[in-house]
Amino acid sequence: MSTDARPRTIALLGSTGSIGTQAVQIVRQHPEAFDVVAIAAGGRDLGLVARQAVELDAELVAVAAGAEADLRRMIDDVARSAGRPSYAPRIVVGSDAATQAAQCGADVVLNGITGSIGLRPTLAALRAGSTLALANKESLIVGGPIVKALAAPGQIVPVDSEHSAIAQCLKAGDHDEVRRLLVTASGGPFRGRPREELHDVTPQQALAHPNFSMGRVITTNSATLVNKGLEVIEAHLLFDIPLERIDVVVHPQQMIHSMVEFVDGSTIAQCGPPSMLVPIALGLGWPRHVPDAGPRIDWTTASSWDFEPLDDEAFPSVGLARQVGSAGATYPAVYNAANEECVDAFHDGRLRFTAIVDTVAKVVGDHQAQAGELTVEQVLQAEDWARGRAQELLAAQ
Ligand SMILES: NC(=O)C1=CN([C@@H]2O[C@H](COP(=O)(O)OP(=O)(O)OC[C@H]3O[C@@H](n4cnc5c(N)ncnc54)[C@H](OP(=O)(O)O)[C@@H]3O)[C@@H](O)[C@H]2O)C=CC1
Ligand SMILES: CC(=O)[C@@H](O)[C@H](O)COP(=O)(O)O
Ligand SMILES: [Mn+2]
Repeated sequence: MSTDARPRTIALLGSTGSIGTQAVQIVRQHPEAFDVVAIAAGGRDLGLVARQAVELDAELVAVAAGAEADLRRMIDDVARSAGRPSYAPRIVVGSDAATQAAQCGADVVLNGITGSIGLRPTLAALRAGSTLALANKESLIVGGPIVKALAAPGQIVPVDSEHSAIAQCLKAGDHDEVRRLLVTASGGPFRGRPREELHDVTPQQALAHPNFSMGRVITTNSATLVNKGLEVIEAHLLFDIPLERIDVVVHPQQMIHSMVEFVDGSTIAQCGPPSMLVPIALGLGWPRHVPDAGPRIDWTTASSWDFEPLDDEAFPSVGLARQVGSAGATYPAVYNAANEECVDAFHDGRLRFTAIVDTVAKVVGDHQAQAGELTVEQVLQAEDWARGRAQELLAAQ
């Protein structure tokens, strides 16, 4: 499919996760178009890392945690079984391993790491001049102006399904012709339930996303609608549209992945059955569509699609995200870091579902951002502070 003379080289960050493993599927399907040269993971499943390294013939294998000797032994075992005993990639272990993979000079760095820990790899990929296929929305949101200042026009290609959709819809007109962006939301597993019914929902219920199989953090964020709050800020940063011209529309079937309304009243939507394969493939192959990347809509079967307004009372997370997005500075980083702490606490049984966003709101309310230009150090300091403040509130409840 590629018009490039040779396959694009890819660094795959978060290779063992939901985004990462689906990216491997795309690469497996299109070896003529994509060549994975580096993979990075947290290190929770070294066996999978070893299997991916051998299958993809990666030159660099990076993990945040784990023993290098164990990973080397596993890679050796898999390589021997695969009839390639001489395969010996460079292995990097440690907290900056993903950053090293990000700066390897690949044509495309797909950042599929979860959480704001993805910030340094995002910055490294941009500094290295790679195209950044961005699933890790947190790094853009917390880094905000720092990430934007580093990125050349078109260097960041969104992989988040809504933003991939908007990027495609925006091809229909110029920036000054856009009236508003419409970010669609599934509404999560608790759509339609009033706030008083949400206090005691369980982690298992929160993880039952209606349409997508994703990692724990984003799935929980879909249930609280924090994901949609993050996505509104993400859209604002990616497309330079003011927050007040970005609306959220609940669309339970998630067949429309987002829309752009133009000044003449025309709305362009991007549709497809809910699947991340298409946005991931488009992120790797941008601006070219990858043949047969994902499922297609069957227009011969009767079906209907629904749309509803967002219930801001049951789900105050989007309104809060608009506030932090408009305050800028370290406020989005504080919102995200406090949320990451609260999601863990919810899954550990230390926090009720509705207290996730209530606690995030308290932490945001207590935050005092420093004046002046935002720096990475300020972001990291604010995140530390937010995590600590969230833990104090959790301990005091
Ligand atoms: N899944 C989806 O459909 C979508 C995801 N996204 C976004 O994509 C990102 C990834 O989500 P998802 O794939 O669901 O998450 P997962 O939890 O499934 O995967 C996260 C991946 O990141 C790796 N990782 C964690 N910490 C580090 C680290 N320090 N260095 C390197 N790798 C690390 C994990 O490895 P390990 O398991 O070893 O820790 C794992 O491979 C998130 O930002 C999410 O919001 C956006 C749209 C859709
Ligand atoms: C697939 C994807 O991009 C996720 O961010 C997804 O959008 C989650 O859906 P909701 O947050 O709308 O439930
Ligand atoms: Mn999304």
